[in-house]
Amino acid sequence: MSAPQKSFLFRRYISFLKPYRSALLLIILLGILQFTVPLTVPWMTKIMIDEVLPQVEGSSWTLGKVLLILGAVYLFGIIVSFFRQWMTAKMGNAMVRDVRVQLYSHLQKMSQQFYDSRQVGGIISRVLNDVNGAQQLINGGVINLTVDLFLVIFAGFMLFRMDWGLALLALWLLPFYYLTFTNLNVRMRFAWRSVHRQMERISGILVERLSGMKIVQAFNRERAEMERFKQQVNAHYAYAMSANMLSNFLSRFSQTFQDAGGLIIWFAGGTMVLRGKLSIGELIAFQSYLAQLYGPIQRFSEVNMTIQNSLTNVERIFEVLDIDPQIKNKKEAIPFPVCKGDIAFKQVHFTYIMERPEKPAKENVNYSQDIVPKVKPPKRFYWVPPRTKPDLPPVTVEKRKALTNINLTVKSGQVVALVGPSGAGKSTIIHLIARFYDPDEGSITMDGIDIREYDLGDLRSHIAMVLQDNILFSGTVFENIAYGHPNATEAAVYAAAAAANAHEFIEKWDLKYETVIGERGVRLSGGQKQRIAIARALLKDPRILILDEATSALDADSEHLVTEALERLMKNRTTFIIAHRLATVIRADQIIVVDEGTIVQSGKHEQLLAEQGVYRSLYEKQFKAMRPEALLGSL
Ligand SMILES: Nc1ncnc2c1ncn2[C@@H]1O[C@H](COP(=O)(O)OP(=O)(O)OP(=O)(O)O)[C@@H](O)[C@H]1O
Repeated sequence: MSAPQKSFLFRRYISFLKPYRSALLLIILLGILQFTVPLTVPWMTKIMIDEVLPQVEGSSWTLGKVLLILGAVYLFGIIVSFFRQWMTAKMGNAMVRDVRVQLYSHLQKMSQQFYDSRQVGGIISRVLNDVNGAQQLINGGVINLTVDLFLVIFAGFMLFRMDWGLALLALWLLPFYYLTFTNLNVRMRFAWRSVHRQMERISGILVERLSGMKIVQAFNRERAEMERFKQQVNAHYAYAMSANMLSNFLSRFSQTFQDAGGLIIWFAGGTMVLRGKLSIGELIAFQSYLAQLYGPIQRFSEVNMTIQNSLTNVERIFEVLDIDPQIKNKKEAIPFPVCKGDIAFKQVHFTYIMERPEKPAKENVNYSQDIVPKVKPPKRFYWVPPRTKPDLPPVTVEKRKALTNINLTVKSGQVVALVGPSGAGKSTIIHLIARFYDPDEGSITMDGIDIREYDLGDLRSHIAMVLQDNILFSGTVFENIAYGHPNATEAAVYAAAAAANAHEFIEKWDLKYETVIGERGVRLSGGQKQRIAIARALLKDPRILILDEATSALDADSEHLVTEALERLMKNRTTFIIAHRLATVIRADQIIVVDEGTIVQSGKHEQLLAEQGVYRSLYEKQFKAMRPEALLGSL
């Protein structure tokens, strides 16, 4: 734990407020103006009781006059409150919007390794729950504390001015309150960390299970999933209750000190009154200033729960913002506007690195990946509020070597078929080309220059991918095809769809290109999805094409249409294709046979078939079994 972190965290968060500095000042000013009402009303009441109602001779006050002033004061209070609340909401929401934008923009820069190690739901929980929680720091009465601080200073000053001996007597309990606060608060903060981490786990499982509901239902796992969910939310409940309990204790301690302070003053001040050393009026005034001093302290104890809760949300936002994207532009990145399409791998080695939540140190029989272990502060007495940097949940790092010494030279316009058994490393090779990961050793060059030297955006602008499980987003077919090229003309989109053999089936739909597809719309068949993905890639018109051929068999017609579309797409581009069909393999300029992370053979079909190697056995087991009509159709 490093010392300056807590204030640093708060200061960093507050820095999001910078653009709204003047609004914040105005809110505080309006807060001070709001005091006009509680200050004026008792005074007007006194005038009413002492002068108006007894109809004191010579008084210039009349009932109408007093009511008019009171009415004006109330109206002023209403207007000030309205604007204050409006400004607070405006500032809070604007700030939350800015934090979310920054977080999302950062998430888009994160490398695949970041996503490999995390559940999508967990990340969503940071962008939604934690940012919402962080907003409470602004909304939850925290701004009022600034105003309250003025009140405390004013009341403290008045108490000491009236009778410093009595003031000391009233306030000697405050250091005890401070120490209670310091020690309970750190526990509360840790308790909130457990709450938020558990929420992240819930969110992770929830998103996974909701998107895989078909499997849950098909395997009759509803009851078991319900149990798991209940355990998760029960753990969340228990952590939230313990955070609330600590906060409750703290508030009650503050109340106890306040009541005790009042009692002490009644006793000491009362004795002084009895002995004639203090007037009754002075004692009453002293008590009311004391109440003004304790009031904000009590309010702070109540708001503190929100503050600690929100600060742990803020921590979690910065946890993400502080992760440096691993794949990023070099400072002097080379622009790469035109790409020829020559690619070479030189002695490339690659290892996947995965971070997994670590099991608690003590072997806990009840340990489950669904429930985060409770986090607690180190057991000791705290004289000052500790500035804790949140300990990140412990992780174990798993490494899996996926590629060893890959050497490969591909000339512009060539088609390279990657073949090999499952898990051999074919997908890993194509991921490296698009810089989803960087090699541990060796280099990948494009047009003779290491791809890490290029501007990442420029590099990826030359690459298009059509994968097995093509992701289409909620939106119209048109938007999906034009995803990489949002300004594409209608004619260009239609042409891409036609070349991808998709135009015909799209035209059959009532809304044609305006049909909504994806999660909220029409579900597409495997073949249709692929053809739309091909159209999307065609429209991008890339120099380099990365294809992962579908393993799942399409019916003969669809397969023919997809193959035809792919061939149009591959024309005049450097293509890497993870091939599962003999037709593709035979046509390739180079066949690369990958096995256990290394290239074991390379060459043309006949040449490889003649060798006694992995290719031959793959051919025997996989390719030969292909339907002859599909093969003929695509040749
Ligand atoms: N994101 C990842 N994190 C960790 N390990 C991974 C990751 N992706 C793949 N691997 C591992 O790397 C190895 C190579 O996987 P890869 O996906 O490249 O194989 P593949 O040849 O494409 O297999 P398939 O034909 O079954 O898709 C495998 O052992 C796999 O378990």
